[in-house]
Amino acid sequence: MRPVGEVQSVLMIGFGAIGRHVARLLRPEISTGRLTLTALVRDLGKHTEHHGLGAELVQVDSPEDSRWSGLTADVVVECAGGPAAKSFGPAAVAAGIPFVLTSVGALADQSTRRALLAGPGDLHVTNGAIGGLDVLEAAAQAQALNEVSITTAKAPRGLVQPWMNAEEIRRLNQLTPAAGPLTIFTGTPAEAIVKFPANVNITVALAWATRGLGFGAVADDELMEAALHRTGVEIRADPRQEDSHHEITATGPAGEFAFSISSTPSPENPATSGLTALSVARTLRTCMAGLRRD
Ligand SMILES: NC(=O)C1=CN([C@@H]2O[C@H](COP(=O)(O)OP(=O)(O)OC[C@H]3O[C@@H](n4cnc5c(N)ncnc54)[C@H](O)[C@@H]3O)[C@@H](O)[C@H]2O)C=CC1
Ligand SMILES: O=C([O-])CC(=O)C(=O)O
Repeated sequence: MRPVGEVQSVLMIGFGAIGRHVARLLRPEISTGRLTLTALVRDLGKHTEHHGLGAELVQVDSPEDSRWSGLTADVVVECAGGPAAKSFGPAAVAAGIPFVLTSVGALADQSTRRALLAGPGDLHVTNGAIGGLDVLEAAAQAQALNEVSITTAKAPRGLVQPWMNAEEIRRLNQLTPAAGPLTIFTGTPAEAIVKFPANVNITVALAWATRGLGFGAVADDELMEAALHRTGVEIRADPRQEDSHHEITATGPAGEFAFSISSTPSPENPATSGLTALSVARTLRTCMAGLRRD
């Protein structure tokens, strides 16, 4: 991999629900020739119906694949999940290419976090399925937040995990609207992302935004470690829930803040908020504006 500089080219890792939604959102740039989009997929055969979205699809498994080193891009964006973020992210950053992280939970893993912060490529953490983070980041940088917490409520079927036993899965699947929401986890983002890797990237994004003011990668790393253990997380399975619902609260000398986000699910993945792709497209556009040399 090497950076190109002037050409607005985006390399996307993964072309699932979020990746395809982002491609549709970038249509204004793609259709006017201002942007080229290449998406890395693991199996081209599974994407025969996805060629009309303006992306060139390339089969590459990992950064160890020889085809990876032949690729060029101005920005790499990950839309593929934690394992892909942990392998492709450090490779892009080490090659000096800005990297947009969607599977923000990867930042909970210390060695990945250090690699992503090591540069020379810049790390861009998308807000994903939540918002209000500019306010909380501002307050946290002034050391004016004491408590930060997030409660996430989703339809039960999207919360089933491979480690759950048969009884836990049955309980989730048989929840009725009359029973109301069931709290299935309370703890920290550090614990939550291990148990629910594709459901609570937002809790790690909240920790990242409220880590406080660090000067340099070492400080950012240490502040993030503390934030991952300080932020409160509650996950609820709510059978009345069609949308994904997130409640963020924060208090401190800066004031009291509350954000309530109900996002229409992704049309292709009911467990993912549709807002995620919108946020990723915005983060990408911010990166590209920074790269433009006109
Ligand atoms: N920050 C946020 O708010 C959110 C983040 N996410 C993250 O985004 C990820 C993707 O979400 P969806 O698009 O809904 O999932 P999805 O399952 O629809 O799509 C993921 C795609 O990536 C592909 N993939 C996986 N590893 C790959 C690799 N090494 N190379 C190329 N392709 C690879 C899969 O085959 C699949 O097609 C989730 O796993 C989660 O980590 C999801 C929701 C919200
Ligand atoms: O899409 C959402 O509502 C949140 C999500 O899955 C995540 O943060 O991983």
